[in-house]
Amino acid sequence: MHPEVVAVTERLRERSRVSRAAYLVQMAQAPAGRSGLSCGNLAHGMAACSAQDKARIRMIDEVNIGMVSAYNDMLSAHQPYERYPQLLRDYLRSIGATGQVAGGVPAMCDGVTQGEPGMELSLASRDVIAMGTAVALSHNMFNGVLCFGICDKIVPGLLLGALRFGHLPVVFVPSGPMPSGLPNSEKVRVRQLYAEGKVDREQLLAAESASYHSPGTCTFYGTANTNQMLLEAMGLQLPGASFVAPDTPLRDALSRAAAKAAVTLARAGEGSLSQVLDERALINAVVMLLATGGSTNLTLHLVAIGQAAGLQLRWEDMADLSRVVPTLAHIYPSGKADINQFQAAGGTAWLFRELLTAGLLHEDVQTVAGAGLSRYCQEPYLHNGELAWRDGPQASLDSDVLRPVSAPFAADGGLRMLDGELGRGVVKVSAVAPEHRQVTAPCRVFDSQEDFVAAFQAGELARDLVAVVRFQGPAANGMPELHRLMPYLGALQDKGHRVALVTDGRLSGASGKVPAAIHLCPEALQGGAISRLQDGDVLSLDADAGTLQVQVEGSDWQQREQAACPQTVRRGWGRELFAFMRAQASSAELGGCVFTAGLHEADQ
Ligand SMILES: O=C(O)[C@H](O)[C@@H](O)[C@H](O)[C@H](O)COP(=O)(O)O
Ligand code: SF4
Repeated sequence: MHPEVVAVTERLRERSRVSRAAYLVQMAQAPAGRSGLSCGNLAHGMAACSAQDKARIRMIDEVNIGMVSAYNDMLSAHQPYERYPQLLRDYLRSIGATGQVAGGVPAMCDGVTQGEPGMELSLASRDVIAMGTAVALSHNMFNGVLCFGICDKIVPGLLLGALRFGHLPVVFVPSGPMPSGLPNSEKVRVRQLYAEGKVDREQLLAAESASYHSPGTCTFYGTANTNQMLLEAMGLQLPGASFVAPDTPLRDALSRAAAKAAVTLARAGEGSLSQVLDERALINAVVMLLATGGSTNLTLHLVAIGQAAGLQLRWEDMADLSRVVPTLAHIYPSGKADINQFQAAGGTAWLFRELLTAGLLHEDVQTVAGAGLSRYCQEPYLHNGELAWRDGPQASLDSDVLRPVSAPFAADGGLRMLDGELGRGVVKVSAVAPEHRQVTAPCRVFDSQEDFVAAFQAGELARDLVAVVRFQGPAANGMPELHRLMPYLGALQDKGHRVALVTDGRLSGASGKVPAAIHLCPEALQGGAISRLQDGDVLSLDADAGTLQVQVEGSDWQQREQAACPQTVRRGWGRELFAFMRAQASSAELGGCVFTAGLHEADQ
């Protein structure tokens, strides 16, 4: 094992000693399941079942699997889940078990709400999904869990909720990426032309619809596909299951195998979620995030997930690992290839082999596929119609997409952690061309995305520019993604201006190209130094070095007033229902979560 990976893991284990012990004690005291229910409870729980299923559910030692589903027609990635309950209920019956939908959880498509007020509910929806998962599993009818979820906040939310039932085995069941459509770089080119008024709405819609065109996950390497990669790294999804196309025989075989895995683990009393997701699994997720240039949103979600498991992960852990984990994959926005081309180039099987061989991943872990992460060096296929696994390719099949540890795209991971006058934040380096990573320019300060767009459209921004967009943190407006600003900033960059974004908000996993210092803590609404910036202040962002400096005289800077938040009341699109969550959310550095702080403080 690489000494730095060992050291960071040990530091995490030590930092988490009390909270992890408290978590494991709670999991050991978990409810007994169906045997603890009254006859009335049980009768209600199986009232709608067939006689055959009722007979089996009554047998307390038989396995009943609870399915938590994030199906809806809004997310192309989740639309295939519509038929999963029936498919897997029938399969579970065929192997002597039963399955019930324990509950549904909401799921937001960030692509539909991107740039809209609805995006202000996005981060909070993760915590709502966590609570919905707890509501589903609180029926206490189950010996194991299947989670149907892929996208941005849904996997983190399902995991946050399921971790409170960590005494059960939990297997995530993906649906797979849609076939490749219009290349992402072409889609972005048309968007920039539209932002500049050079193509009309009809042409833009044609490009967008050629990119997003059928059921399945969007094929850029955003938060959804990063979630998939990290679920495998944590051993919570079957090996190589992530990027197999939806609605295909192999996909269905993998979904059945996930159900079988949950039953096998439940029958053996092994592989509970609390055993699988330990500090090694969490560190494996961080390593995979870094090696693949994954979504910056996972710097929020992994911290929250860790806390729900009693593990106190910090940004400094990610920063320290980023210095030793090489970037092995270039998938859009960090490269031109999409997730289908990644899989064709060698995919997860090759990536796991490279990272395990280099000692960058913990191999000695529990997974839903059994002990040891080496299983994930294999890829699934159908042999005479039956699901089988074989070793992945011995070498990358496309060095523009996947490179070995011996010759990586970059010697370190794609993430930098900032710590300076404007607080602490995150910079994703891997998606920014080297020539654009240093920007020193006067800033222009905006308190909303709309103000930024208006200034661009008024022609006020055509210069070297650090765009500061503040009051975008969890407490201010729910920390929406500011991805809609990218076409405008990209157009300025393409014109030769040196541009950067500085914000206490966040970006999409699909955001790239423009250097951005994001997740700044403390946020403006809570007195963060970003609230003291004024138009014309010169800021210097060095994404490579991970530094963000304010070139303002010290005395002047200290005497600066904090700007007041222009709009503290967020109404419409249901935002008023989430006011209490904005008031309780932790800082971005602690995951921007409403319930993780103090989850495992020792009982008073
Ligand atoms: O974090 C993410 O990966 C994004 O939230 C992603 O899920 C979102 O849908 C993108 O905004 C879509 O990309 P476009 O908006 O560029 O289509
Ligand atoms: S990847 Fe993003 S845009 Fe695509 S379905 Fe998921 S949430 Fe929606």
